[in-house]
Amino acid sequence: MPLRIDVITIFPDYFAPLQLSLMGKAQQSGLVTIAIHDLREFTSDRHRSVDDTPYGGGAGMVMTPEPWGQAIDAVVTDQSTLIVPTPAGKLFSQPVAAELAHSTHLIFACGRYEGIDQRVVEYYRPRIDVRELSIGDYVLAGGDVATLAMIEASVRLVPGVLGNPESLVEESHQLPGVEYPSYTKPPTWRGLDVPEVLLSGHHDQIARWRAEQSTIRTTHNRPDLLPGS
Ligand SMILES: Nc1cc(-c2ccc3ccn(Cc4ccccc4)c3c2)n[nH]1
Repeated sequence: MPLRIDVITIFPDYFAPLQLSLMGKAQQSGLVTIAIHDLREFTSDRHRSVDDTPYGGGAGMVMTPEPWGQAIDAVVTDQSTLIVPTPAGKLFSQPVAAELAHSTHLIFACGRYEGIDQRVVEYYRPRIDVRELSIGDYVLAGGDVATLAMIEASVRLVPGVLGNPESLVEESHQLPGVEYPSYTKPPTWRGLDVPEVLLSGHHDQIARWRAEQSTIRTTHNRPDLLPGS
């Protein structure tokens, strides 16, 4: 059963990159189908408007619920998961990507302005799985880039998409923490040598060195990922 993804956005062109590289191949392989929908196709006024002023005052505009209701109704099934990127959401992570990779149907609602009228989430929550997700503690101008990131992170985990599942196995056995540093040819580059141990062929020493490097890097860059932190 291929994974189907429907993206609803006012900037369909943001998703052209999904036709390239790994994501493009995943679609050609039939493992994943991705459809992009322009929210403005679901408006009914002459100006194809999608936003209005916020109740309660405040800066900016809010996206009106009706075009979203029309657009989501056009693609939703009882198997759908509705994903709404938002700075206020739960944090997207590798475990969440793995969950999404095993879904049947994902609908991404890419908001803009100050976000989408909350009643859209409220309306679908009793009907289907709805997930408000953030990709990190920084504010983007809309949900499109967040959606691209979540699609890429999830689709690469769909069985069969990655050429060498080996890299997924290594990734999944990753010690808590960050990756060790990687090197390739040439053995010396601008006077800098590849760490000797990596050229030694001693696989147990290499594994030990990589584990040490991972710990050093995690301690320096991401102490929050250290065990017991
Ligand atoms: N991790 C993450 C997600 C987002 C995100 C997602 C969807 C939207 C829709 C509109 N905006 C802009 C916005 C600016 C300020 C306050 C609220 C919304 C969005 C930002 N930013 N950062």
